[in-house]
Parts: sequence; C-alpha cells; structure tokens
Amino acid sequence: MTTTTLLEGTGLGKSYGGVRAVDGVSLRLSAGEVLGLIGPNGAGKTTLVDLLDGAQPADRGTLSIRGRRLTGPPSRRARAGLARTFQHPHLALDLTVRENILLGAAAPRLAGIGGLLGGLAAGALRPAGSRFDATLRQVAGALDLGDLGRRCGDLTLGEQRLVEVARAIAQRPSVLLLDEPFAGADATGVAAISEAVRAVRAQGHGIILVDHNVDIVASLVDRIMLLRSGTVVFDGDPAECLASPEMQDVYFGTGGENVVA
Ligand SMILES: Nc1ncnc2c1ncn2[C@@H]1O[C@H](COP(=O)(O)OP(=O)(O)OP(=O)(O)O)[C@@H](O)[C@H]1O
Repeated sequence: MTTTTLLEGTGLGKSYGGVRAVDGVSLRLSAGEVLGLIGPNGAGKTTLVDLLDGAQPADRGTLSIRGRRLTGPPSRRARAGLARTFQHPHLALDLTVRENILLGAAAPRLAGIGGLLGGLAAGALRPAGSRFDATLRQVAGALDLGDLGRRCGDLTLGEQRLVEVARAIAQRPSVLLLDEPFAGADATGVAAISEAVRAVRAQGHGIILVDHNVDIVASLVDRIMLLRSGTVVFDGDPAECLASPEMQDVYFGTGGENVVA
C-alpha cells in the first residue's frame, strides 16, 4: 500500500538565546495518520508546532506540505492546508461560538487579522445557506457545542478548547495541529475531541496531537514521537514507546526535564 506524505520536515531547529528548544527534528506525517508528540515540560513540543505553522520562524531546516515547500506566516500556511489550535486558546472572546467557527472556515481566504476583521465587516461571515453553514452544523454537531450564540468569553476553558478545535476543523485542513486539546476538558470534552480526531483521520487528513495525557494520546495515535530537550528520542509504535527504556528514562530517570504536568 502506498502512503501519501502530507507533511515533511527535515532538520528543524530553533534556539531561544542559549536554549535549543528544537534541535534538528525531522518528521513525516502521512495521509490518514495521527502522530502523537509527547515529552516533559520544556521538551520543545509547542516550539515544534510553532515551527510547523509559522508562528515562529525556524533557524534551520526545511518543511513541505504535499511535496511543496512550506514557508511564511501562519496565514500563508493556512492557505496551504495547515490549521492549529493553541495551548492557550486564541479565540475572539467577544464573538459568539458561531462567529469564531466561521472565522476559522473563512481564515484561509482572509489573510491575517486585518483580512479577518475586514471579512467580518464585509459580511463574509454571514453566509446564510452557503457551504459555511453546512460546515458549521457538521463541526458544531460533532463536537456537541450546544448553543452557538454564546459569547466565547462566557465559556469555560474546556468549552473554549472545543470551540478552537471546531474552528480549526472548519478550515478543512489537510494537516491539523492540536496543541494540548485535552487540557481542562472534562470527560465529555475528551470524548468529543477524541471522536473529532478519529473523524478527521477517517477523511484521510493528517493530525499531530500534542498532549501530556500519555494514555489518551496512545489510544488515539498511529505513531508517537517522544521529545526530550528538543530532540527526538523515540519515534514509533505507541505501545512500544510506552514500554521503551527511553520513555522510562525521560519521565522517571534522572537528569531529565520536569516530570509530566
Ligand atoms: N518564546 C520563548 N522565549 C524563550 N524561550 C522559550 C520560548 N518558547 C519556548 N522557550 C523555551 O524553549 C524550551 C522548549 O519550550 P516548549 O514550550 O516548546 O516546550 P514544551 O515541550 O511545549 O513544554 P510544555 O509541555 O511545558 O508546554 C523551554 O526551555 C522553553 O523555556
């Protein structure tokens, strides 16, 4: 069986002052694959996601999506098929759930915050009867978001995470980057996000899932990359990763970063 490579990074690196946050990481994500990214606090997981979506420029390394070089700011990468969620949700808190999700659906067409605000003012997010409404109903229904007219600032952190996942999925990305989507989510939220991950995967898209809950990650992913001090120390089968000496060493050995949060 041939697999289509969606995302490929080679020798990615990023330093902050003297700290090598990401130190020569190479990765490959195939169509219909969920890749788990785990590691203790400070291992470089979020920085790696930042390098993938362009939130931070890489010091070195190359990145491609569907065989095409992927460069530039997040807005350009969104148009190329990448969407992400953040460790701390980046929602427009004064807007409703519906408006935030529709912003996501429109994001690849509307470059940058200026474009998004312009699109909002121009009515791009009032597409009654358009495919946006179909997207909205589909995504919101799958994630069980409840009343879409609620202001996002009035939601719990767990609910905000669900909205952010919905917004990212509404972009219909070929690669979805989820940074700690389960943090602060209750059991219902965990189940909803897990279901969304399976649905996106079943559509042949790729997902990179970062989370500290190793058991949930292992139950959802096809492969795990274990990071330590910015480098990959294990890349392979989830069950093998959990049982590996590298895993023991990273989380329970001496000389590592902080223990898992
Ligand atoms: N903007 C920044 N400026 C300076 N140092 C940073 C910055 N972002 C990350 N770092 C440092 O880079 C290293 C990797 O951090 P990163 O947040 O990527 O790790 P992480 O694995 O996502 O950790 P956590 O699980 O706690 O979120 C850490 O030493 C961190 O202090």
